[in-house]
Amino acid sequence: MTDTLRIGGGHVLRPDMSVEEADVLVDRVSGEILEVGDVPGGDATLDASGGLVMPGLVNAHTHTAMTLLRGYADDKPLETWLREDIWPAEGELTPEDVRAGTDLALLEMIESGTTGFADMYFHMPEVVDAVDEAGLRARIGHGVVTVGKDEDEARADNEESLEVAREYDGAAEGRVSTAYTPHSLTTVGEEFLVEFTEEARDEGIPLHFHANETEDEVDPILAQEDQRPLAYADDLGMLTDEDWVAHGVHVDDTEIDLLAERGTAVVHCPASNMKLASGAAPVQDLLDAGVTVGLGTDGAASNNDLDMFDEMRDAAMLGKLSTGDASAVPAEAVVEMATAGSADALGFDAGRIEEGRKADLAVVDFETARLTPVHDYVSHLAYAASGADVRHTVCDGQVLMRDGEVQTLDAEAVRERAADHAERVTERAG
Ligand SMILES: N[C@@H](CCSC[C@H]1O[C@@H](n2cnc3c(=O)[nH]cnc32)[C@H](O)[C@@H]1O)C(=O)O
Ligand SMILES: [Zn+2]
Repeated sequence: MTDTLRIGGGHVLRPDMSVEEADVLVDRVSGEILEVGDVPGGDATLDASGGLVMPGLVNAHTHTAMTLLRGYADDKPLETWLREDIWPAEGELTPEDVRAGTDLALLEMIESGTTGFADMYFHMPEVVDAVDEAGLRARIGHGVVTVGKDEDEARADNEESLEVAREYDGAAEGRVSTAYTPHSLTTVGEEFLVEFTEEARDEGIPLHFHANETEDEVDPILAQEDQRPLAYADDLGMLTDEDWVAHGVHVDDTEIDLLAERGTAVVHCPASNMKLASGAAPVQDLLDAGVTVGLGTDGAASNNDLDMFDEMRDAAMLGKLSTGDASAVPAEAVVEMATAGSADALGFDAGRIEEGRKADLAVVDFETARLTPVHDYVSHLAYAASGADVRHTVCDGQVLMRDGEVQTLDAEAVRERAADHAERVTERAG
């Protein structure tokens, strides 16, 4: 028996960034794209007329429940921001809070055409349940910090990260996959990085961590180890083609070559890097070297939204401003980063509209003032569109949003619950 969904009457963005008039036929049982072209029929339909069917956006580095702390503390650099505001508030987060914040994040993602993401946070069973119900695709990990913890606590945090990775890989009918997620090279002790990376490798669990985000993260490693952070990470066995690092702002040429050689992906987070004044990642150099580059918003508290259209524009703008070269990080590059690049970084068989790929899709409505006229669809995705222009969102062949109405979550209830939890968290954090 076939059970198909036809997304018809519009234009389609192909993997080579060309755009053609076509329909997309999806198998709702396998969740895969069956055909792209002039396709009649379909058991169900989504109207794409006046719109562009594009791969669903993939937010390859975020901390989902940080939506509760959106606007809670702004205008500070990373270290101060984490230590003075964020970590004390996160210390108050209960599993119920994380669930409420995650639901809010997933709602925002679905509304803005994001179909997949990587999360590094805690109380991960709640995140898995939320993803299961909302219908997105995610690679999740329990974030580990060992600085300021005694040996037993530090060990337990690492054990929990591996335990979560083992238990939830393949959850939500395969839409959830996992990673071991040490926070960074300076917030997790070397002995733990060595021991638990080795365990993760033995079990085929990839790594996701923050790297070279600020100078403050690079200098202590240079001083203590007399080597660059990524050379240090490589010595600890932390760079393989299954892994990805967030940020990669302060990487030198030797580190760029190392990333290319190892096949480790970098997830660029331009808004967070600008807001925390961390710096500008050498994105064009990374791309030129053949490094897989994905795109992420980072947590909502350092962005302050999860709109990947904003992120594409920020990536392009920052890429040009920081190099003084208007041709750097062009429109096609940021659209590719937010789709195929991010999907590749996370190991999702998505990010490209072609037969056999996962049907993770967004339909952008081009019949709006800000997207008129259409000289170039890809240009509009990078420079003019916003998450608010998304009409339908589909993940794994299921319709998560139809005509702007989210199908899998009660938008109003999610917003109210999140606002309520956020208020109570900030009261407790004082
Ligand atoms: N189990 C850890 C939590 C680690 S989750 C990942 C952490 O990354 C933090 N985070 C968010 N954005 C950034 C960033 O840009 N750089 C580094 N850390 C961040 C976030 O607030 C969260 O605490 C603990 O006990 O503290
Ligand atoms: Zn982060």
